Amino acid sequence: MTQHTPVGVLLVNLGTPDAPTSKAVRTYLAEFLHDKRVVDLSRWIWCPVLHGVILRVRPPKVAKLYQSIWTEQGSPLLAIGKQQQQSLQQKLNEANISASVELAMTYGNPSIAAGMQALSHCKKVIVLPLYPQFSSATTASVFDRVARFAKHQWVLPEITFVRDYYDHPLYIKALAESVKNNWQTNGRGDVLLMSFHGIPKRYATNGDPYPEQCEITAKLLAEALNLNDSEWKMTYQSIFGREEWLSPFTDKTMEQLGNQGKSVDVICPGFSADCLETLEEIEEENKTTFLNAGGKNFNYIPCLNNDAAHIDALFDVVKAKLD
Ligand SMILES: C=CC1=C(C)c2cc3[nH]c(cc4nc(cc5[nH]c(cc1n2)c(C)c5CCC(=O)O)C(CCC(=O)O)=C4C)c(C)c3C=C
Ligand SMILES: [Fe+2]
Ligand SMILES: [Fe+2]
Repeated sequence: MTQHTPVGVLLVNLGTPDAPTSKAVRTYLAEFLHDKRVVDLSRWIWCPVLHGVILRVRPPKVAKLYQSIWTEQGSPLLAIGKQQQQSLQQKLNEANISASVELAMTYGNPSIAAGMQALSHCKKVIVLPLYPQFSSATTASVFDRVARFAKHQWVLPEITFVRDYYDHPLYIKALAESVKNNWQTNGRGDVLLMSFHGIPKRYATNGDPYPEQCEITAKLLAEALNLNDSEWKMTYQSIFGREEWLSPFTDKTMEQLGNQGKSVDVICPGFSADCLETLEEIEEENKTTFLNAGGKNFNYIPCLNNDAAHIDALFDVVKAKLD
């Protein structure tokens, strides 16, 4: 039953296919890769490449990768998102804050329009993109979709956006606790590798603050763990297309560390939930690269997901927007 609370919270993550099939992946990629925030090339150049090559070749390949991480609850990104929604709702209830939390995805389902509609009884809506570091390719796309929804409404709530939380003390604390807990259970490697999703270098040159924010997150986490410079590295993963992306690359660094016979702990601080890019690309592909190169021990530290410390951080981010 809909609760008529004065405040709504819309948690938003990237999106994921409805099923691990070629057809569903094609539908998802078509929506995602048509967004100019994600690929900003002229449509005259991009659409022939997208329709003629990418949407024919990529879906069957990527569907197989999704099959390797799919769960009984569906795509990990969506299943974890639902847990985060429930936990944040519970935390707000416990704090006697009358607010309704909805989960939405920028691409695919549940859509931002459906989430905003479900919160249409609210006087105020706090939109919280689940990206700690701002990027035009991710956070700004959420803003675009909310604005697109608003364009068709007679009545609007007060809408507040969270731009980023890359240096929020509770976010850094949650990451540090997660690493320490993992070390206690699995032992500690020689190097902590912090891998962030990449973007084309040109986006950063044009003013996207994403790399600076990633660097600050990484430094704050290293400081919280008392690591010296030789004990940690930050890299960028998930390169797509032919132009130059942010570096150093995760896979190349993994190969170098493997060549040196090191053991490595890997964390992906920019992902608030485990997904294809962490569970398949890091925990499967990069692990293989590292071990094949001669690496000793590979330990993947899961994303903050539904950790209590993560929900505490999200709660604090929301609370700051309530006053
Ligand atoms: C085409 C360019 C891409 C940019 C720029 C980009 C930026 C970016 N993405 C995330 C987070 C996620 N990306 C995910 C999947 C994914 N990303 C791209 C491309 C770009 N991302 C593609 C084509 C895909 C789909 C898979 C594939 O075909 O390889 C996901 C995982 C979704 C899931 O279902 O699990 C996330 C999360 C960030 C944070 C970011 C820039 C900061
Ligand atoms: Fe097109
Ligand atoms: Fe991506």
